[in-house]
Amino acid sequence: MDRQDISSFIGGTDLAAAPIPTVIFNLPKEHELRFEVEHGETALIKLIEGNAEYFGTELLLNREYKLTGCKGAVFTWNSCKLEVSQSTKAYIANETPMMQYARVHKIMDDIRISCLSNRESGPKVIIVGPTDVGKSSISKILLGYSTRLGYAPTFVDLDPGQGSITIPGAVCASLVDKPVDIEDGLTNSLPFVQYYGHTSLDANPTLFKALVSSLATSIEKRMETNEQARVSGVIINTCGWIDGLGYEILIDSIDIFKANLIVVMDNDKLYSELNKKYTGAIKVIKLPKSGGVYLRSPIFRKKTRMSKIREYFYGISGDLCPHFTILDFKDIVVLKTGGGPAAPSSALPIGAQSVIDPLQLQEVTPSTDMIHSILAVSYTKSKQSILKSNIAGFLYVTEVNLETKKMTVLAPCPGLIPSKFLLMGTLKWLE
Ligand SMILES: Nc1ncnc2c1ncn2[C@@H]1O[C@H](COP(=O)(O)OP(=O)(O)OP(=O)(O)O)[C@@H](O)[C@H]1O
Repeated sequence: MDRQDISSFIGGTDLAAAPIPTVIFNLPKEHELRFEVEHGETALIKLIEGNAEYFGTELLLNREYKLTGCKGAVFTWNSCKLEVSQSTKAYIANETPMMQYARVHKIMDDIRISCLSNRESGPKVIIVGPTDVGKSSISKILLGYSTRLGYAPTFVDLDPGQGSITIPGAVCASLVDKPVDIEDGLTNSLPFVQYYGHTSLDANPTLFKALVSSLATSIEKRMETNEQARVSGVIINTCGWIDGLGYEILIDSIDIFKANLIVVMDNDKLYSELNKKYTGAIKVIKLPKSGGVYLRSPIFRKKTRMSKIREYFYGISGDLCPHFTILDFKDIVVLKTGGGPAAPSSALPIGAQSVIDPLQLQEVTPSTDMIHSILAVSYTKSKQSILKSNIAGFLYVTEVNLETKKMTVLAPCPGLIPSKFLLMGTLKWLE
């Protein structure tokens, strides 16, 4: 690894008109430029020669990309020249696991070719491993390579702590037919969203599992009726909790989705356990973590979560215009899952503990405790099917007036909400 000297500096005395000073990086074949951009700062990156990709998405020649609050790498298979804003912390790395990652793509492609001649499903890849090993990054790379070949895989995000498809707290799936946008991420896709309402799996593991099952059923149905979806397959990203209950949830997810390719990132113990457990048609592969993967502090993660919610309402570059809407308590039904009343002990066998049903829906009376909460608006027309229904969008509660019995919410668009059923969890947006 070496940090390249500044090879070009553009400046001037007229500060208002001064172009942003840049640095040129020459990347030899199979090298990458790794960089980090703090929240509130912007990096400018332009490909001025050769070919390069950002987590599987090709950079257009001479197009300036603006990136904020992120850490990442631009990789080249051949060689390239990049122009980068001078203030960006960046260095060139010559050792990357990209060749091994590309082999996973090749295995996926072989599965696709073989399933063209039978009725089996295409690759169902699940990426597992501890936190900060590059699971999301390889998911994007595989999506990029698949779409560049004309496939449209379904991407499933089972990490409610991050929110790569929509806001954190959700579990979702989206059909991806073009590489992930370098600046905007996956925001342009039309996802199937279920609201878990929490950022941690241990808040209500039974609910999480129920939502994963519902998601898998919808995807399975789609794959049965849509040839392109069947052959293209599924790429599932998981969260980094791999011990105890986290491991159990992981196994459930692998089984529920009937994964046929398990990619274990950077963990020998998990690889050994899964390799022992899954044999036959299910392939288990171990991959190294890239030396570029950043360890994100809990503060950075929290900031990323909060900025994902801000992006949902205001857009990545602040170009969206959300609306304040007043909702009458009588026109809405706010529900939370897992707060159902405990079964009376007289109804339980002797010695059994009275427990709260984790899937029980409980109506929540609006109160000032709801301020700052993120509520999901369900498409459902009946309370019974709420846990299987798609989410239309999210509302942010800014005010609850107990005298007028009205609450003020921030909504992404004006007008009536599509259903009176709103789901609430523990997710709050604190700017
Ligand atoms: N080669 C690389 N160079 C620079 N940054 C990278 C590289 N690969 C990944 N990163 C960055 O490192 C961070 C962690 O990577 P990623 O999100 O893929 O890990 P993860 O395993 O999915 O994490 P978690 O499960 O904790 O959410 C991200 O900000 C990502 O953009």
